Amino acid sequence: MTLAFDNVTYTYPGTRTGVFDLAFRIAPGELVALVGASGSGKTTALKLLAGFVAPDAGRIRIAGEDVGGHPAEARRLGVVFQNYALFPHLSAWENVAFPLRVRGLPGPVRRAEAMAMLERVGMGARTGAMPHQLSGGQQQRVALARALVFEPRGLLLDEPLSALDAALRVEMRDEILRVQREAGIATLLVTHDQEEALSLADRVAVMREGRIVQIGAPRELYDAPADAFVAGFLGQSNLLAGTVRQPGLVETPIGCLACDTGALRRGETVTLLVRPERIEPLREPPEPGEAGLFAGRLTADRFLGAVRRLDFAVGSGTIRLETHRREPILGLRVPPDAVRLIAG
Ligand SMILES: Nc1ncnc2c1ncn2[C@@H]1O[C@H](COP(=O)(O)OP(=O)(O)OP(=O)(O)O)[C@@H](O)[C@H]1O
Repeated sequence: MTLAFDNVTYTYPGTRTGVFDLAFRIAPGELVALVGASGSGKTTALKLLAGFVAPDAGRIRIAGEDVGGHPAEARRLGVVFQNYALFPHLSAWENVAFPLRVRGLPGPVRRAEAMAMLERVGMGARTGAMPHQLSGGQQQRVALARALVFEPRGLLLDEPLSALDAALRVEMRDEILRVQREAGIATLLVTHDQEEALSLADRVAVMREGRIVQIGAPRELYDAPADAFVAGFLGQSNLLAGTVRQPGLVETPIGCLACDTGALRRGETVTLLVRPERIEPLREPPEPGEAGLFAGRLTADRFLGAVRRLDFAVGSGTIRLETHRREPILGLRVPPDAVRLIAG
């Protein structure tokens, strides 16, 4: 079933903060991630969909129906929060069976369905365990099973993995995606973690001050961010202020860069985005004046395992590159097709 925000605005009483004119839909089986700085309105959007707060303007629709007047429990959405919120005095299967009890299903059916759902999330061997006997990742699986057991019309995930350690987070990402795909359910994920958003979501919406600045497929946002804010928010980026010198050539603090300047005219100012992994490391210092090649002074060299992240002082600017190479890097090349013009 489709979940939809139709031009939804909500401000907290007595304040000017909230969310403004949210307009997007989540198709059945689709996962949309909301990302943005702390306070940008992600959780507020989720609360509107869940029915914890009601819009001041616009409509929330589930499967086409305006659910504005429906209380949270009548919306039939599965919700998973960061802190699992399992009932401590109920075993894993009793936790999962709880929503079925609320809905009045008979005991044997509740038990059978809870067991089957725990099996699906990889917890078939621990159905009788109490929450305190389970690890964080296992508790989160139980919470996911509880959110899905009553065949909800949509799934809402609010920072579901942020309490887990890094390795478990990556494992649980795959798990969530598998279960969500199997259930074919429209899902809204709120996360701080850009890698989580990029790897899980069909579409990512970047929020800023209560508004969606850009929404699109992860690759689209990464490769063609609408502006410097989105570029800086998703992944590492070099943002260079530039002035068009002639068609195809922009002057920047690190020197002149060749790139597609489109319809821009000489003298116009632009912001250039160059992703660090698109810059080519050179093992030999370049000859002075060679176009697109730069010598620089290494100011930081961070070993991150799979890659090294290097900062170079070049001209009056700095530039960051990422490489898997281990040898000394004595210069860099900025290929013209690695440079993208964006709004400042
Ligand atoms: N109950 C409330 N009363 C008044 N203002 C609130 C309330 N809850 C949130 N806000 C404000 O609304 C704005 C959006 O908050 P929200 O919790 O949606 O942000 P968020 O993007 O989820 O942040 P975080 O990543 O820190 O959870 C913030 O400025 C916040 O201070």
